[in-house]
Amino acid sequence: MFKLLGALHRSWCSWVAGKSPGCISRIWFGPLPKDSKWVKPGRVTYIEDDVKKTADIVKIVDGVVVVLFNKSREKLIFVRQFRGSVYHGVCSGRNVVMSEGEADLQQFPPEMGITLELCGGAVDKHKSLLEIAQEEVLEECGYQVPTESLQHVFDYRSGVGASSGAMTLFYCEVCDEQKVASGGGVDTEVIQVIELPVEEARKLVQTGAKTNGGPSCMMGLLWFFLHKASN
Ligand SMILES: Nc1ncnc2c1ncn2[C@@H]1O[C@H](COP(=O)(O)OP(=O)(O)O[C@H]2O[C@H](CO)[C@@H](O)[C@H](O)[C@H]2O)[C@@H](O)[C@H]1O
Repeated sequence: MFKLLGALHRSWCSWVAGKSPGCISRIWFGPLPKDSKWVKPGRVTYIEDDVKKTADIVKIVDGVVVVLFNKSREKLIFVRQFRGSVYHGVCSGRNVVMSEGEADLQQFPPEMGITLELCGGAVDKHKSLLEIAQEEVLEECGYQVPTESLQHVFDYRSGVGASSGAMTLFYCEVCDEQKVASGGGVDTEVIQVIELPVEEARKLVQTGAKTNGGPSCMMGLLWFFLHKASN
């Protein structure tokens, strides 16, 4: 299977263009520096029924996620990108020890860490959630939308076992006229924009297709099919 994935990786690297996921030539693992801007590990201790208990936790950055629907072409919009956390999780399996050193890209091709996700991003600036969602729609997917077109769907928490980021899900309908850029992210971000017909996207939740994209993507899609395309 890994040989097949390796071949897929090579062919995938040869057909991507522009800001499609880039060719990853090396991956290695190491411990978390204390000054990480993105995650902060810690321990919560509490007494429950007179028993002292602990929870080892990771504080992560809160996020926004947008179910983006292009009404002009009846397509749902997704982003594809390499996620180090997913890559590490997939190739380390159930091993709870943090892997260290060089990853074997033949055995574990980089596309094992590629996700299909809804547009979204970190709440890492002093802006409203609506403004952050609006920015992500433009930066990642290339659509210029007014904040009024972002419908707040619900708030939830991502992962409750060890991390618990506050997430906010929005729904936004766009049309072709609002596509002002190709998207693909900013700075060194390498994000591929994928537009799927509704019925193709429905298969992702019907069959539980593995998108690596995490529960936010599945939950956003389930909401869409329940409230916007229920037949
Ligand atoms: N863990 C990480 N390590 C190093 N650099 C990182 C990083 N997370 C983000 N970045 C950097 O920040 C840039 C912008 O990220 P985004 O705003 O798109 O958030 P992202 O969805 O990646 O993850 C963020 O937003 C999601 C919600 O979508 C949160 O759940 C998640 O904790 C948060 O990191 C990335 O290109 C990367 O350079």
